[in-house]
Amino acid sequence: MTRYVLALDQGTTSSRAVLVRPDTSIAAEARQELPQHFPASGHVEQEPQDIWSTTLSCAHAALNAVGAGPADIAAIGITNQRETTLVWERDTGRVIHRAIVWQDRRTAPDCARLMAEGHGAKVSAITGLVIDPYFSATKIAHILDTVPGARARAERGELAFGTVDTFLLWRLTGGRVHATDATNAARTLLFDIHTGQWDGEMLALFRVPAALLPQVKDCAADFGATDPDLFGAPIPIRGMAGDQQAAVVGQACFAPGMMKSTYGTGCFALLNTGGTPVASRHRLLTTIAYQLDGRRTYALEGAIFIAGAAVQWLRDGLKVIETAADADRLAATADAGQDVILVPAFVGLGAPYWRPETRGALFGLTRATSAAELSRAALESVCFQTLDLLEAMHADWAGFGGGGTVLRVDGGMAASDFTMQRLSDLIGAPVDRPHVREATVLGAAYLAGLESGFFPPPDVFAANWRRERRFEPAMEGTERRRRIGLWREAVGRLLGPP
Ligand SMILES: Nc1ncnc2c1ncn2[C@@H]1O[C@H](COP(=O)(O)OP(=O)(O)O)[C@@H](O)[C@H]1O
Ligand SMILES: O=P(O)(O)OC[C@H](O)CO
Repeated sequence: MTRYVLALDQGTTSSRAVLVRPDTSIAAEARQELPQHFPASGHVEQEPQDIWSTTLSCAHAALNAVGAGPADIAAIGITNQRETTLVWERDTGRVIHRAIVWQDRRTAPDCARLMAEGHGAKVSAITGLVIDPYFSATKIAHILDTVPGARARAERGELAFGTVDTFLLWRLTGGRVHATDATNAARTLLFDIHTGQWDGEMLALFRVPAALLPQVKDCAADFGATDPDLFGAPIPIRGMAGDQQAAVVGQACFAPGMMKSTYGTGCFALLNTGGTPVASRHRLLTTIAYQLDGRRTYALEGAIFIAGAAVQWLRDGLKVIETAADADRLAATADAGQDVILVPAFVGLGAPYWRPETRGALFGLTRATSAAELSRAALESVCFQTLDLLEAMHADWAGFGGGGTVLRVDGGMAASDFTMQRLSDLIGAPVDRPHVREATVLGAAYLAGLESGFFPPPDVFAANWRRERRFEPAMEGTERRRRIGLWREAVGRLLGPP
């Protein structure tokens, strides 16, 4: 009898493996940080071997923690940091360039040129995305253009491209399966989100040979089985989704109008819009929330590049706090008379601004400014950015907010009570934090265990979702408007005239 589903969550700052029981409780968990490399301004890379070895060792550690073997595992579900781009040799599996991470901005000039040539509207219509270095396509072209001989080899079919899900699947199956799922494919700028196919016109525009591409499957599907050498016997792989889409599933946002916001390194708010893709007029992304039985459910997405990363900057860069939790504690003691505002555009600004060249700024500093006001500014910046996204979503889709907006939150930074209260204050709506804050992991597990009946059907799963705490708006209206005005002014000063 299988006892667990094994969820593998390969995130930007850490890899995780979690064993989930049929009642969705967590039996064991292992986590390892992995380094990011910043070789030049705006460049962010990772070693492919770190991505693989941390994932594999976490999987072993989770199994060992409860003495489980392959026979105990019903299936594996993979979820991952999205867009991060790898290209490897099909015959040896050798990766030909370090992974170019989603935050990397090196292809900003290529994107600016494509925009200037007038391709923006067409690209959005087909892919639901904007032309920005964030997505995989220009990263792939960069690798093919800078690694000697790579483009010719790609055209000959000798190389394979994958986002992190595909790379892990390739390694887990011993190089037998080259596949991805619709949610990850939808983040490449190469995928038609309406037809669910790679798009020839986009491949030509971004100069990506079709021979590089993986097969695209549903999120709950047969992705093969692990190489027997890895765990002693094969384990079926049955689930796959990008981490933000997995969190939509884990938070049971199955009905149109429901939304979740995940606060990890970055922040990603996804609003379920049902079976119809909603085109944004406010520079949000249209993406696939999940694809089951060939049917796509769409979402409007707002992507913020710096959320928990601002706390990491306080800890590792400025060294004004020792642990992430210190920021929470200090922010609560900040001087109410100081209006310190951080615009954390460390790697440019994402939605709804999409300004890859912009860099961050702090406003309102005085001699009295201390770590407390900096902490409040860092935490509050995440709330202001979420507010920007929600306002764009309201403007884009009449189906949103009809029954009153409630935001379901998860991710590491959702642990911060200060941030969640301030978020509710600033968006003027309730913020619900679930018992299971590991929504990404839960979603990946759920997808993997769905077909085999290991988990209940979606309606039962949704009914089992439990709130740990609700944060209600408590800030006085005048103060709320004043603070939002300070944020808007700060962003305006940074961006200059439109
Ligand atoms: N108590 C806290 N207060 C504020 N931020 C926190 C807290 N705990 C964790 N974080 C932030 O959450 C992030 C980690 O969240 P996680 O979901 O693990 O991220 P990822 O999946 O991107 O690796 C880190 O950037 C960290 O700074
Ligand atoms: O690793 P996370 O959790 O910050 O998520 C990264 C996103 O998937 C990037 O689009």
